[in-house]
Amino acid sequence: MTTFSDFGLSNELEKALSNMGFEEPTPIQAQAIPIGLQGKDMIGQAQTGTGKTTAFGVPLLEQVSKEEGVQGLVLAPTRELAVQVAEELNRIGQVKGIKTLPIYGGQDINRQIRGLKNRPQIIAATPGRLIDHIERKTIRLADLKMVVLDEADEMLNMGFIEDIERILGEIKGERQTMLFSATMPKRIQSLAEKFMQEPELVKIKAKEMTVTNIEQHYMEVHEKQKFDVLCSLLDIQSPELAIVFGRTKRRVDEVVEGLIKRGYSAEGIHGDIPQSKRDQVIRRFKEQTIDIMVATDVAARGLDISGVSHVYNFDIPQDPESYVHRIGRTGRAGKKGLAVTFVSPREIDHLKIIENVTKSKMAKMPVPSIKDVLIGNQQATINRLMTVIENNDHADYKRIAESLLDDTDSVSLLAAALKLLTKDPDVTPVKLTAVEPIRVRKPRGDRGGDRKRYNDRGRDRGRTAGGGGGRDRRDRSRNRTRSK
Ligand SMILES: Nc1ncnc2c1ncn2[C@@H]1O[C@H](COP(=O)(O)OP(=O)(O)OP(=O)(O)O)[C@@H](O)[C@H]1O
Ligand SMILES: [Mg+2]
Repeated sequence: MTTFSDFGLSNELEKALSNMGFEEPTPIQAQAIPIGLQGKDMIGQAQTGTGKTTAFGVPLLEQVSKEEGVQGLVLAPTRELAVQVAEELNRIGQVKGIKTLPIYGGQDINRQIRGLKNRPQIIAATPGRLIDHIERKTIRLADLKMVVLDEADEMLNMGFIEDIERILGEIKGERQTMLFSATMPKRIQSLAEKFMQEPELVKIKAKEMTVTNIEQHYMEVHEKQKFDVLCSLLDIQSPELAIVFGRTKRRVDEVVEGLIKRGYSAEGIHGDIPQSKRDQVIRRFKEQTIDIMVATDVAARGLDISGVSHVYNFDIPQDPESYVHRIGRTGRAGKKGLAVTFVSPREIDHLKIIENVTKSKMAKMPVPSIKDVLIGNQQATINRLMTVIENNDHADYKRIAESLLDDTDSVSLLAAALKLLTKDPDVTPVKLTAVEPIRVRKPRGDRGGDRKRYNDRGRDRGRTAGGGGGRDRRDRSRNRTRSK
């Protein structure tokens, strides 16, 4: 078995990893760290939640020196992910005195310029804002030695590729390039090789693209039933933390509004929500002040929030990769998770394609009945009751209970208390704007052959769609207009 000491790391990094509670490297770390430390280019692929950040983080942190300027760069597709990567690299790097600065759209650029004065050795950035800094000459990449594209397939996809080319073009000397993701479609992999020199392919083989400790289900529901079914599931399954994915920004807003109307604590995150609010939602979700986060695909990739026990695909994702990443927000670092995907009857073919590409099977789950919800709510009451007893929080009520028992039998009393404590299914009317089902477009003469053709990614980047929302490309144009 490989241990972290086998890598011959500096004492500081070894200590930092043990401080983080990492006892042994995960498979991707065991394979990728030695290759990364040799300075080689690499494409690292391993399932969601299996520690890819540390797999590229350790080679980065070990190879930078404290004295020089910016030497390492991690590019990520969303602002939240850039922040999260910076946090993890700072946690590991601090013992060695290596600083990582997050650079992302929606945050005051002057604050970032001040941060740069602290001479970080590594930058974790979204591409658009990084280009703003390059143009303002506040960041110089000429001496950069190492670049990581986290969520590499997404970064080399349509929306980002020009920015990536532009950024890599800034680096003058030799560079080590490392690409990481849980998914790597073939066409993207060939494209990626253009940016690398004889890359090593480090792929942790698994039968399925999805993680086995995530229980996967689908439920056939009509568009109009979706909201009530979601509420039923929330009542029955009582998730610790849940992420609900919707297809568009409007969808996210409407689901949040509906959930709040029915008494759930939910907030939304998508590309049109101001960054300060997005940060607040993530913070409140992590602290469990809210327990449901409704999101577009902007939250599908990379986010590592412990306690996410359930993922609900309120709308089936556009493509199989998105499915893998969305459900991968649960079942991380060996924990268990549960994912339920709503499929309207006309989307069944699309579901089958997702299953085929990801090589995973979703078990059909029946639509819950009112009775199931009632039983779920009763169980929740019983759990609450038992917790009170376990914690001995009921001592003050014992005398009054005894006196009540003088006149009423114990079963009736307890039954009445249970009834009072149990939530009735909330039927406050909630109406959502209908979303068109995703249909498999069968190219002429090529039944379902080329995934890209049915996979209408263009819509993802559209004005109303959520996928591209909050991506840095658009932030840049907004910033430019504002800065006039
Ligand atoms: N060696 C380790 N031992 C225990 N826990 C670890 C180890 N390495 C990483 N982790 C933890 O596992 C979790 C998932 O790690 P990380 O976010 O890097 O996954 P990932 O592979 O990048 O997933 P995704 O594909 O979703 O981005 C984190 O909470 C991290 O702290
Ligand atoms: Mg990751």
